Amino acid sequence: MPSLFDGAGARISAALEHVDISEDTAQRLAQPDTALKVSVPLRRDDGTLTLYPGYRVRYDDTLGPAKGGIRFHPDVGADEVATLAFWMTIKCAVLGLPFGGGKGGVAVDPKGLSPAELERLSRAWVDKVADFIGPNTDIPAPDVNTNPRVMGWMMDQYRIINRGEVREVITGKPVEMGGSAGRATATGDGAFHTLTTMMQRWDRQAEGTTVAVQGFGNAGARFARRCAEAGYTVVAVSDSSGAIHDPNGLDIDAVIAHKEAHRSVASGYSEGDVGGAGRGETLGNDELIELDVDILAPAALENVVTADNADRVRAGTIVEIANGPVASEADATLAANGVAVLPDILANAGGVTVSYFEWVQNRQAWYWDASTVAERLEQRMVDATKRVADRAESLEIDHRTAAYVIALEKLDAAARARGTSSFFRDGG
Ligand SMILES: NC(=O)C1=CN([C@@H]2O[C@H](COP(=O)(O)OP(=O)(O)OC[C@H]3O[C@@H](n4cnc5c(N)ncnc54)[C@H](OP(=O)(O)O)[C@@H]3O)[C@@H](O)[C@H]2O)C=CC1
Ligand SMILES: O=C(O)CCC(=O)C(=O)O
Repeated sequence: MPSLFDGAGARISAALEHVDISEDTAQRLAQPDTALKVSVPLRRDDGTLTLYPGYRVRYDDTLGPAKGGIRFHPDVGADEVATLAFWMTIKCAVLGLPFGGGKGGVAVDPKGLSPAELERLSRAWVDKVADFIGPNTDIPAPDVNTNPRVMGWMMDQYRIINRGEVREVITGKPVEMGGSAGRATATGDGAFHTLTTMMQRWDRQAEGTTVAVQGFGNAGARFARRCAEAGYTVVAVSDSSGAIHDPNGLDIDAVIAHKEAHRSVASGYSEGDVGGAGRGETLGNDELIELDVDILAPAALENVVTADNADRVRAGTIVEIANGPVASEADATLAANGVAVLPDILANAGGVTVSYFEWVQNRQAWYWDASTVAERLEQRMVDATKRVADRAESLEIDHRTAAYVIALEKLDAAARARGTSSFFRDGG
C-alpha cells in the first residue's frame, strides 16, 4: 500500500484533471509548509520519565491560520500527521472557512495513563509547541483520544507560558473555559446533515435504510444517535474492542449507556445487558465493514477500506466520518461497484466548522446559544454539500474529486491574490 501521504497525492492528481490552477499552487500543495517534531517528556506517577514523539504540522496557511486537531494514539507518526494536515487544508477550503490546514499528535497510548499523567502530557505538548501555535498562526483542536478536558489543560498551559489568557488559541474547550455550545456534537451532526442533504437529493427515505457505524467515540456515537432519531435502522456499531450487530436495529441510547458502563460496546453484549438492544451478535471490525447495509459510516481511523476488501463492501453509500478511512487504491473498485462515497473533507467538516464558530466567539467575547450554533452549522453543511454535489453532477465526477476541485480553485485564487510572497513565511 502507498503511504498515506502518497495516497492523498493521488486524489489531488485526479482533481487536477478537472481544474486549471497555477503550477505554483500545485507545487506548494505537494508538501507541508512547516513540520515540527518534538520529544514530549512525561514524568510518570511512579517517578520514571518517558519521552513520547510529538508532532505539529502547518501544511498551508494561504486561506488563514492553520487549523486542525491533535491526536493521542500509539500509531501517530510524521507521515500521518502531515497527511491529516493536508486534508485539513482541503476541508477548510471546501467549507469556505478562513483557515489553512494543520494537525498534531503524540505517539502515545493514553489509555495506559492515569488522569494526572494525561494532564502532564497535554501540558508538556503545549510547552514544546507553544512558539509554533497561536491564535493567528495555528489553532489546535480535539481529534482521536483528545477531548474538551485535554483542550482545557492545553489552553491553560498556553496561558501560563504567555502570562495571559488567549482563549482563541485552541478550540473544542470546555464551555466553562470559552468553548462553544455544540462543538462536542458538531462532527457527528455535520456528517448527519451531509447524509440528509444527499438522501433528499437521491429522493430516499430514512425509514427502511440500514446503517453500520465503525468507531463509537465523539463522532461515531453522535452520528449513530442522530441517524436512529431520524428513523434510520442502525444495525451495527463498533469500537476498538469489536462490533455489535442486530439486523432488527440497535437501541443506540442503550448502547451509549452500555459503552459508558463497560468502556466497550461489545463486552457484556452477549449477556443481553444493553437494554432493548440485547439481541444479535458480536462481530470483528473487519466484518462490520463488509455487512450488507445501505450506509457504512467509518468513524475511527484511516485505511479501513483498502484494495484488499473494497470488493467485499456491500453498502451502497460510504459516509467518511473518519479522516481517510478509504485508501486511494480502493477508489476505482468502489466506483466500479457503484458505491457513492461522501468524502471526509466534506462529511466530517462539522467539527472544524464549529471550531471556527468558537474562534469567532472567543475573539468577540460574545457567545452564541446552542440553537444559533446548530442552525449555522446545518446551513454551512447543507450549502457545502450542495456545492459539492452540483459540481460532481456538472463535471460528471465523484464527490471527492468535486470537493478537491472546489478547494483547489479557492486556494489558487487566494494564492494569486496574495502574490508570490505568500509562498514564504517570515524569515523562511
Ligand atoms: N473529533 C472531531 O471533532 C473530529 C474527528 N474526526 C475524525 O473522526 C474519527 C474519530 O474521531 P473521534 O470520534 O473524535 O475520536 P474518539 O477518540 O472520540 O473515538 C474514536 C473511536 O474509534 C474507535 N476505534 C479506535 N481504533 C479502532 C479500530 N481499530 N477499530 C474500530 N474502532 C476503533 C475508538 O474505540 P475505543 O472507544 O474503544 O477507544 C473510539 O470509539 C477520526 O478519524 C478523526 O480524525 C474528523 C473531524 C473532526
Ligand atoms: O476542530 C478543528 O479545528 C479540527 C478538527 C479536526 O481535526 C478534523 O476536522 O479532522
